[in-house]
Amino acid sequence: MMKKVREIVYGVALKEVTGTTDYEVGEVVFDSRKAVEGTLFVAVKGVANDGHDYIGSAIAAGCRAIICEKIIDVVEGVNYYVVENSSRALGIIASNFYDNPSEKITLVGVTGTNGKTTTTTLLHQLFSGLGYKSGLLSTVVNKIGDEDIPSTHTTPDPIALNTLLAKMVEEGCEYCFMEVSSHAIHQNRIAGLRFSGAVFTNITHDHLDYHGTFKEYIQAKKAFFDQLPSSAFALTNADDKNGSVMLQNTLAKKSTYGIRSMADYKLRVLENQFSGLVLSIDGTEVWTKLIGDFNAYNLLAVFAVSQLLGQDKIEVLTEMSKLGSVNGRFEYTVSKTGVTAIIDYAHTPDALENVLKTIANIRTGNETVFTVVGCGGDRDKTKRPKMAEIACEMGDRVILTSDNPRTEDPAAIIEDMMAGVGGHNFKKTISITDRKEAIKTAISLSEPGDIILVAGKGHETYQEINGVKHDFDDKAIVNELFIKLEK
Ligand SMILES: CC(=O)N[C@H]1[C@@H](OP(=O)(O)OP(=O)(O)OC[C@H]2O[C@@H](n3ccc(=O)[nH]c3=O)[C@H](O)[C@@H]2O)O[C@H](CO)[C@@H](O)[C@@H]1O[C@H](C)C(=O)N[C@@H](C)C(=O)N[C@H](CCC(=O)O)C(=O)O
Ligand SMILES: Nc1ncnc2c1ncn2[C@@H]1O[C@H](COP(=O)(O)OP(=O)(O)OP(=O)(O)O)[C@@H](O)[C@H]1O
Ligand SMILES: N[C@H](CCC[C@H](N)C(=O)O)C(=O)O
Ligand SMILES: [Mg+2]
Repeated sequence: MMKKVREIVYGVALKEVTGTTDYEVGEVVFDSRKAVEGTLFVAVKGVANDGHDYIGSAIAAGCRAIICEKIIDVVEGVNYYVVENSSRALGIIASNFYDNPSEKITLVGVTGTNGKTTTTTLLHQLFSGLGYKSGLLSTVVNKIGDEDIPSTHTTPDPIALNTLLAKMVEEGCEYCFMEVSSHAIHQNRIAGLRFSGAVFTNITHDHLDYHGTFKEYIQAKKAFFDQLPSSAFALTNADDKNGSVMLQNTLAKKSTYGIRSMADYKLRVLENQFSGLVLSIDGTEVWTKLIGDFNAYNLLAVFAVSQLLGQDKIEVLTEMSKLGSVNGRFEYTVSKTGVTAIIDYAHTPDALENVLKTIANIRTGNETVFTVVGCGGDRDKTKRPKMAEIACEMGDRVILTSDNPRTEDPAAIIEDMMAGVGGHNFKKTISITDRKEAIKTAISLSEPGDIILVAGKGHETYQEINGVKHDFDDKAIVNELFIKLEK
């Protein structure tokens, strides 16, 4: 499919053009290594590199059309289009190139520190249950109807994103529920998309390595709401301290949900047990398999979105009781000997605290709660001592271990975590860098009735060490060790 640059840059202000906008291209790329003749190369400033440094390589590979923020050298026969911000331009260009698929589907974006995967996955399940073919873009998996497509990011890059949206439209999806990460907002991966609605779950400590300060992190999330059109809805969590900030400058129709505060959508938690939650939503009692107060928030957000999208309340509440658990989110398994293991993706202080609070609410009191937890390498270091402190203060025994060390020394990460273990907690804490050994130790120390929380990796099926992803699956390891325990 060849298109004129003139068509693909529609909506992008061109500050300067050298050459012609009638030039035709068959693909848009933002990595010089994919640039060949007939492609349009967009030079983007990134975190580690600047695409402008690779314009020469793109041209050497045959590329004759360059979007950039400044022209460095003019090469004969090459078309240059200068824009103010090339990452923003890339978003708009990607949308145009794929014929603006987000305008042909009801697109709802969910942002927030925790709960994005859960909320979008539940929305996808709900709308499928209501009879709509829907798409999902999430950390765990992307989906077009029931078809799974592997996911590499929480929010894909603009080209991958629009390719997936276009496929959803082509295959008859009416809705798409997508996670919108703060990185994606900041890097303009969502520029050019038309959202029908946006949801804010919560904001707590994470990603300060990237955003610098908590204030900047809040601003990144808010920018998503600032970009919404007046036709969209903007739904926020009224119980979150920063929930109202999201709505300050949005043109969209404002709505709130909450359990403790005044809000448009409210619920009461009637029961919260291992068997699930019993909720009262809008005066109707709903039973669900999902566990924990934080899931009550996710479910309320799901209900509110369904109402803002005009779905029948009774049908929605009936379907909500059929919603299943989400891969790697508070998934539990019980050994034949009666030890419960919970696998959860809690990788922030707030998520860990919520999961341990949920366990505290549903435990009987006689059992020992073991927490096996680590922190990712090459990511926000300030959360390390906080997570260790929460694990110690809220559990009985703690095994500090590795998450995805990436390029860092696993022992050094644990050392950073140890800073949060006060003297009074030394006795309950052990450090074992090998994650499988750590899980094994928790299991061998446990007795019937005890609870083991394995936190941080949830659905992940790998462990990333020095750029290599080794097979590693918390769930599979727990099951394997549980079987050995029975023998
Ligand atoms: C830190 C970060 O977010 N990086 C993302 C970013 O890469 P970048 O722009 O920083 O890349 P860069 O290496 O600096 O290169 C700059 C530009 O030069 C180009 N280049 C580079 C080399 C070359 O030879 N030729 C060339 O043209 C690159 O293609 C790029 O366009 O843009 C890329 C394309 O969109 C992303 O794939 C990449 O994600 C990396 C792999 C990543 O790990 N990201 C994580 C942190 C992330 O995005 N996480 C969030 C979820 C966070 C959460 O849980 O909330 C997500 O949405 O997944
Ligand atoms: N609404 C919520 N509030 C607080 N914690 C939550 C909430 N929902 C889920 N959690 C906790 O956070 C963890 C991550 O949840 P989930 O994967 O849904 O979040 P996410 O926002 O998609 O995370 P990521 O940014 O890594 O994609 C869960 O395993 C659970 O421990
Ligand atoms: N999207 C999050 C996932 C963290 C998951 C945890 N297992 C880790 O590797 O730190 C991030 O990139 O920060
Ligand atoms: Mg997610």
